Amino acid sequence: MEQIDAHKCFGGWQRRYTHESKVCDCTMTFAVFLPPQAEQGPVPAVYYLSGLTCTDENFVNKAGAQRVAAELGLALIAPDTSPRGHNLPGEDDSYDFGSAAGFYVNATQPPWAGKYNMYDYVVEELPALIKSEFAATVSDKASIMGHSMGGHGALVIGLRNADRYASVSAFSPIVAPGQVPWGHKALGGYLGDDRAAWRDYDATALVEDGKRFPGPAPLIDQGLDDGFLEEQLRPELLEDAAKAAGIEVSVRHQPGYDHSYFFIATFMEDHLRHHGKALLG
Ligand SMILES: N[C@@H](CCC(=O)N[C@@H](CSC=O)C(=O)NCC(=O)O)C(=O)O
Repeated sequence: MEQIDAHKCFGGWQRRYTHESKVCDCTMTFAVFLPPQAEQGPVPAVYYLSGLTCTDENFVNKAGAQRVAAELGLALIAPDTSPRGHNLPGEDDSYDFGSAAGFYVNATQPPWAGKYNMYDYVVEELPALIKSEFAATVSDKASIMGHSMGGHGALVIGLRNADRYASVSAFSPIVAPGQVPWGHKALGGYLGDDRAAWRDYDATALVEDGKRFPGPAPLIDQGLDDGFLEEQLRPELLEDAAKAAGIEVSVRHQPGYDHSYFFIATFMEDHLRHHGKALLG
């Protein structure tokens, strides 16, 4: 692991690293914010999964999360959104597939299989690296959140790993990739045409299939002026599935807000306090 950037921030440190990833078969980049409390001993972590077109840097530079994380004593861990540099055919042809669009799945289809394994990267490899390299500053306790494609990733990873995360939240998530164009393209490309295989990466289908969120009801914020709301995000599909399953999901419909980091920054404090309560009591 190599540190490639570091800035003191709200009494803590915003750092950036590269490392060799086995599961993605390439060099990966991620960011870590360590609050001042980490100097006294390990603090819990909140993982943030970004959306289409992002790197680890969008969240770090635009979400405004560090001030509250420093107040609460939470580490923030932001991975990249896909493997990089494989030069696979079609990898850089569109914003919603390939580079910066890993969709937090383990690909089974050539040429993506064996490389586009962002699910295993986020759930297994990155936490193992954090455990080995940050043992003095970051504890095993973790929560997860994300935006759009990353909101989908956070909901799916939380539902499939309820024992590993204390809480889940999302900003404008793709709640049912099996039912929207972004998801059809990504899940079809990475997993193939058998839609049964898509259900493992679809929060709405996972709830229908009996999976349950860890901790408190997941907090979801959705801007009502979001240009992707009706075609790609469709939060009502998860709300309906949760209602049918008899589980609580806290979806807040925010008038006037769009899909941007201005929206995310507005409600970031609420999300960090949601996770802080679950992680710190
Ligand atoms: N075609 C658009 C879409 C890009 C976009 O809106 N990306 C969002 C995430 S969308 C779902 O995953 C984003 O977070 N962008 C980065 C940012 O800093 O705002 C385009 O290419 O503009």
